[in-house]
Amino acid sequence: MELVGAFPLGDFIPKAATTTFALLEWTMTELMRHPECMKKLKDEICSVSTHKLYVTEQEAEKMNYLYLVVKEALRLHPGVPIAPRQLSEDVKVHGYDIAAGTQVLIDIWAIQRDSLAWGPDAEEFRPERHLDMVVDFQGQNLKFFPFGSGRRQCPGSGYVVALVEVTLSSK
Ligand code: HEM
Repeated sequence: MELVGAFPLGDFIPKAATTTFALLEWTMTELMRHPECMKKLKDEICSVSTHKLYVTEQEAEKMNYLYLVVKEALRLHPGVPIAPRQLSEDVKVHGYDIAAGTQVLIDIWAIQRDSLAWGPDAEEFRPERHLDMVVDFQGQNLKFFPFGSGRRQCPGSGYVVALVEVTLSSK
């Protein structure tokens, strides 16, 4: 099924700053709920960073566990939970005919918590699950695409991940 063209985004896509703060808050929430992850992350920050109060972007890039933590927070709490699209041609999906021009909503939130894709612990915050998965933020794998996929995917993803990583790991 080829999906092209988005709706006018205004009504659907929350503001960039809101989604970024939401990601920061959800990541901190999950770390408080999971002290073992918090400890692992603190150990990594102390072992990599040479500064006392802040972490540089170059240092954050070396923190592998930090990356897994942010990825897992984006899996469970995608700031933009649905991606709107309009069908460019008639398609049949699971026996249903859908006409060209139909507007559809792709439920990123539900897909990223689907136990068929993520296993029985899909609802659990477990950053280590991403160790076995070579899936980045580019929307190539449709079980993990917090920044959307294709031509209309989020142009702010690199900035957001760097910003959240540096903010989270600094005092
Ligand atoms: C955690 C933070 C963010 C999340 C989860 C997020 C997610 C998304 C998603 C899912 C889309 C729709 C993609 C699609 O339809 O395939 C989108 C679109 C967009 N995002 Fe973000 N975003 C975030 C932050 C930002 C930031 C910080 C900026 C700008 C600096 C930004 C700029 C945009 C723009 C301009 C679009 C529309 C792209 C287009 O329609 O061609 N986003 N974002």
